[in-house]
Amino acid sequence: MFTRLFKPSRLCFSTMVNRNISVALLQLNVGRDRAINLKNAVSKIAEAKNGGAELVALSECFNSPYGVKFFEEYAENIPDGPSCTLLSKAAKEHGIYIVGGTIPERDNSKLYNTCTVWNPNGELIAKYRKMHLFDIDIPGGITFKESESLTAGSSLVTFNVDNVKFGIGVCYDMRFEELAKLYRQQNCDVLIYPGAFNMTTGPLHWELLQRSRAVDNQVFVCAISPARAEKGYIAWGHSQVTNPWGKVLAKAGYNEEILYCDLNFQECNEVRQQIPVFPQRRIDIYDTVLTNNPNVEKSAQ
Ligand SMILES: O=C(O)CCC(=O)C(=O)O
Repeated sequence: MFTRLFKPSRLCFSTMVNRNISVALLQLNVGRDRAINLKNAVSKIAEAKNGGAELVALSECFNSPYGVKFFEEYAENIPDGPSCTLLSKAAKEHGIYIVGGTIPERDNSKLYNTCTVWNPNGELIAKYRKMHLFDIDIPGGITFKESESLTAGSSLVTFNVDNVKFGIGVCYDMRFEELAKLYRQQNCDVLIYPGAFNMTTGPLHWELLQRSRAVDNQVFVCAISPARAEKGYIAWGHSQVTNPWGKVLAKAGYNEEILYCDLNFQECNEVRQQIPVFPQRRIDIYDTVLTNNPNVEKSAQ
C-alpha cells in the first residue's frame, strides 16, 4: 500500500512549459442559415488573427442551430464538408490553430457532435466526438435529449501547440471530472470545451464547473459559447478562460464578442509545485471507491 502511495506519479515529471499562448474565443451569433454562420466565422477568425491570436476557438454547433431536430439536416462529412473546408482554408491563410467548435458530423448512418482542430498548414490534427450526450430533464427548465439523434464518441483526443498539450471536451462533457482527470494524466495543460449552456443551467453551473475542472486538475480551462439568441435555443453566453488556480482570467458578456486571453504556462508549474495535490493523492484508497462500485450506481438511480 505504501509503495503505491508514495510512488511519484508521472504527473510530477510533466514537461515544464515556459511559454505563453494567445487565444481568442469567438462567441458568435448563430442562426438558421449555414452560409451566413460560416461567413461570420471566417470574418471573425481573420479579426482575431489581426488581434494577435495564435489559436482561435469556436463554440458548439457554430455552423447550425443547436437542437435535436437540426442535427440530421445540418450534418456534414469530416473533413470533406463545407465547414471543414472553410476552417482548413482559414487556418492556412492566417497561419493559426483553429479549434473548430463542433459541427453535426455524419459518418455512414450515424451522427456525432464533433470538434475538429486545424494547424497553421490547414491540416486536420484532431477530431473529437462528444462523449457524454446531453440528456437532461428539468421540469419548468430544460429538457434535451441528444441521444435521440446522436451517437456518443468513446475516445479522448488531445493535440499539441508546440509543446503545450490540449485535451478536448464538448459542453456537457465538462460535468464529468473523470474525463478531465484522464486528460491531466496525459499531461494536458489546457482543457478546451466548445459549449452551449442554456438559461437554466448556465447561471448555476457554467462558471462553477470550469473553475472546478481547472482547480482540480491544475490546468487552464477555455469554454466557448455562442452568443445569446432571441429565439430557439437560447445559449447562456459568457465564454470564459480560467487559470490553473481556478481564477477567471477573462469572461465574455452574452452578445457577440471576441474574448482574448494570454495563457502563461508558468502558472501551471507554480500551482503544481506550491499545492502538490497530484503526488499527494491517496490512490490506494480511491481505486476501491471509484472502480465500478455497484452500490454507487444503485444509489445514484
Ligand atoms: O450541462 C449542461 O447543463 C448543458 C450542456 C449542454 O448544453 C450541451 O451539452 O450542449
